Amino acid sequence: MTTLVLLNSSLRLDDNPLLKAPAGPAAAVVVLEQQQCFGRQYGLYRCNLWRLKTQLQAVQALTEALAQHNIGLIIRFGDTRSELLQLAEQLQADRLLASEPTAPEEYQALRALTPALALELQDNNSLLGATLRPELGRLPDRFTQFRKQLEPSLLVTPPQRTQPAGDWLSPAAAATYSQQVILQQWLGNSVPARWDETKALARLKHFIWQGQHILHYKDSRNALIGEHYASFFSTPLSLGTLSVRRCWQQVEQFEQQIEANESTYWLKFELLWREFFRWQMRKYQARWFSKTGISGKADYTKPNLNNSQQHAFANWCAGNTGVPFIDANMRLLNQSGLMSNRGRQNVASYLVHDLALDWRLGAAYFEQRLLDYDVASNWGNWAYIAGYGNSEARPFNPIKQALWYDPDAAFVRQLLPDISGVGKAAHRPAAHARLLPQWRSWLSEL
Ligand SMILES: Cc1cc2nc3c(=O)[nH]c(=O)nc-3n(C[C@H](O)[C@H](O)[C@H](O)COP(=O)(O)OP(=O)(O)OC[C@H]3O[C@@H](n4cnc5c(N)ncnc54)[C@H](O)[C@@H]3O)c2cc1C
Repeated sequence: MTTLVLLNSSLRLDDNPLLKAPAGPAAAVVVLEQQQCFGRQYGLYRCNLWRLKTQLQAVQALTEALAQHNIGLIIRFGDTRSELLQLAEQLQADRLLASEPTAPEEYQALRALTPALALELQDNNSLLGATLRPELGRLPDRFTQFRKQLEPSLLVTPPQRTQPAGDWLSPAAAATYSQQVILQQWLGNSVPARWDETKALARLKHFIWQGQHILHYKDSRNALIGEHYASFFSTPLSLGTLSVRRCWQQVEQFEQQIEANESTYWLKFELLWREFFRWQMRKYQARWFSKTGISGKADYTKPNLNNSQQHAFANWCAGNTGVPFIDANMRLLNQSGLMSNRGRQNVASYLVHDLALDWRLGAAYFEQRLLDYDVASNWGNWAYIAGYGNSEARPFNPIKQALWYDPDAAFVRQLLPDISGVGKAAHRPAAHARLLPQWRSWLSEL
């Protein structure tokens, strides 16, 4: 009998144990889940064409890379469970091997395949896979506790150079089961790939070794725009074109061979934040989508906005709140699919605390727009700032933050060319802009 090997969120050859020879014949598959591509939540699309294309480019690159090893990749689009069951019947498969997800909907889809298929999950996208796997019941709910427990003895499993081997369905045979046409229809020929495996590994090499930007990471990571102030590993990590164990290993090798400083440590510190949210998502599952997050009584009622709130939400999404620092960050997100961590914290706080809107709407809008959308990092960070996750509420003063992180207003002026204010005055909010009363005294600084 055949093994189906599902490569969703592991769209790479490097450090991909799913590609090690499974016992007996095997077929490599990617399923583009219809709900995640075209579904809606709270009236918002869950994805946009840009992220979809980025994902398809990564799938296309993987198809080509696997073909070099005479391995075919079957591409399907639809409901994951139905697609895999149909394929299992066509190929007489009795086993499914897949990367372990974090999202409850993905676990559900995979578990629903049993008993038709024997399911084996491998955690290929976490630092704490295999023997380091934490016990969810005892997982600390505070990051500092989580990190302090881990750090003294953290030996991340080294990444492996995958040498695909085994009895795989060939590219020609895979094509007969594949909806490959999706790639041509949705991608066309014109779009250059941005985050496929080759680009991801090149970025890793450049950020750490060639440019040695890692040496200033702690000082530059709070910048708002630029190419090297932070790693930009998030998109390939979320697509699975980059292995987090490879990132960790490269940082440690750099520390051993070139230099270890606060910045090199801080990159690992941030990767531990990612890790924390992954395990938190697995621990509390659907609770992350409750209005009350992981605190209090679960409340899955949908956000319900009156007219004025709808207006405020639409303005926030479009970058029209009247607070330049917030608007510039939102316009950057809408234009590029990305936003700095500093920007994300501020716009999230503004939606939750200044506009007093349901945090889940902000998380849903980020889900739609972000190129690096990751279910655990996104919903975990949003709940964190709203005070329904792993922290008390964290309101940010957008005026103070603007003055600190964009002192000469170069960032807001770049994104909002109509701004006329000079120097700090460029940060002055419009008369109609909403601000929490406690921030208003800061207006005199502008
Ligand atoms: C409201 C909000 C929503 C967010 N949504 C996402 C999301 O959907 N996907 C996503 O990958 N990150 C998300 N983040 C976390 C963080 O903003 C991004 O990971 C980071 O900005 C990506 O840029 P980078 O790769 O250059 O990060 P770097 O600063 O270079 O950090 C290196 C890596 O560490 C991890 N990391 C850094 N900060 C965080 C963090 N706060 N939480 C979790 N992991 C972190 C990421 O994997 C990142 O690639 C969100 C943060 C906030 C405040």
